[in-house]
Amino acid sequence: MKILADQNMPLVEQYFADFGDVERFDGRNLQPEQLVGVDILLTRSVTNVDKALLTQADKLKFVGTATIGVDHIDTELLAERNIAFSSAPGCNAVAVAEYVISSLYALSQENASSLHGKTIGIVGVGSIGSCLRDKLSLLGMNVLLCDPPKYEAGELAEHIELDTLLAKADIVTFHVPLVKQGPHKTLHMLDETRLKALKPGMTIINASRGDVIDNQALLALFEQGAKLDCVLDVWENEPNILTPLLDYVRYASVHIAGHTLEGKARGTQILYQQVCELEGIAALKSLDDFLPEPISHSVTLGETFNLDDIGRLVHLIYDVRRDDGILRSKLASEGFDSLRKNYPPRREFSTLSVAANSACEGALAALGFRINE
Ligand SMILES: NC(=O)c1ccc[n+]([C@@H]2O[C@H](COP(=O)([O-])OP(=O)(O)OC[C@H]3O[C@@H](n4cnc5c(N)ncnc54)[C@H](O)[C@@H]3O)[C@@H](O)[C@H]2O)c1
Ligand SMILES: O=C(O)[C@H](O)[C@H](O)COP(=O)(O)O
Repeated sequence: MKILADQNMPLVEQYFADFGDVERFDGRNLQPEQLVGVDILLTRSVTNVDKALLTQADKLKFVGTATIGVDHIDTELLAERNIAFSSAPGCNAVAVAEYVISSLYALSQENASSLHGKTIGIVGVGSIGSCLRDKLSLLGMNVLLCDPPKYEAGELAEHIELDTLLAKADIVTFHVPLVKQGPHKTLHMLDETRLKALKPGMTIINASRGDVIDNQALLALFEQGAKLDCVLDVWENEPNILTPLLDYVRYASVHIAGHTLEGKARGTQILYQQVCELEGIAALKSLDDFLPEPISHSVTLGETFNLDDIGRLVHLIYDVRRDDGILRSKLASEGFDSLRKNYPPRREFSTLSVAANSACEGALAALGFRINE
């Protein structure tokens, strides 16, 4: 079998070599002729898999994207052509939730304001949104949820409309797929009108897709003096982002919210499991076979460590300001895609085992740290 995989997808050789020859491609520049004779195509979010790309795909039987988002894939076309497809649902949900939590603690430190008692609105309550809901509720935040598709399907008990959520929340974080049309369209769901209605001092976090916020309208609002704390991991028109926005955004990153080693590796593993199923063989390889040792294993917290100190522990594992610094210092010289490709290793909270006092144990466990018995 011939397997064609994005050059930035980790562990493909380790997982797939038993199936056949693995060749790599540049995700933004895959050409139709490269698909001649290919059985399995493994992509990330930067490759549009559409009619034009598949014109010469004569043997393709499986397309996999090691991502949660599928807005770059024409799934109807794949179904029509009887090509099996899988994304990697949930693969980096924990990583994105940890990106948001790291941002919240960084803002709370820099603004000298506690997260306790703050109201956060989560827009999109799927894998990421529900993971965040569970963690933030245990940190003493009031959580509001907005997810019309889930609510209408009877899968979500609480739900408030987006405009009500925006009016009530101190912080709003977006975790929706990019949907370009229809009743639950998310393209520019934060448009000029909604942006203008935001209360001064609000925090807006977008780690979903750049097009969910109208970036030009956001820039215009900032230029008119709006006071918002904005955290952007995703941008309209990546990799050619609207750089003047950087002057106003508190933390900015190059679409890496999901890029923990675990999150990326889980994406490859899920596709491996799908291909094993397609081929009718047992999936024997697992993530633990491949992940490196974390740089720190365990920490013992003193009796005086309290809930207000949790941010320091979060930032020991991941501080979003590292990634903000990388973007600001290197975007002009290296470019957006190169910064993504060379993203420094980042681990998840679960790599740290914590001996904690009883006052903090519950909150730390909820955040995902391992608690020493
Ligand atoms: N920045 C990153 O690195 C990164 C990483 C992973 C995922 N993402 C993005 O985040 C998105 C969400 O990921 P997920 O795993 O939670 O997906 P998911 O499919 O599990 O959940 C998405 C939720 O959004 C809801 N939704 C759809 N339209 C909506 C609307 N108009 N208003 C409110 N809710 C709506 C859906 O009903 C669903 O519950 C992905 O589609 C992807 O685009 C970004
Ligand atoms: O949808 C996703 O899973 C994320 O946006 C994903 O982390 C994007 O990263 P990429 O595939 O471009 O490396």
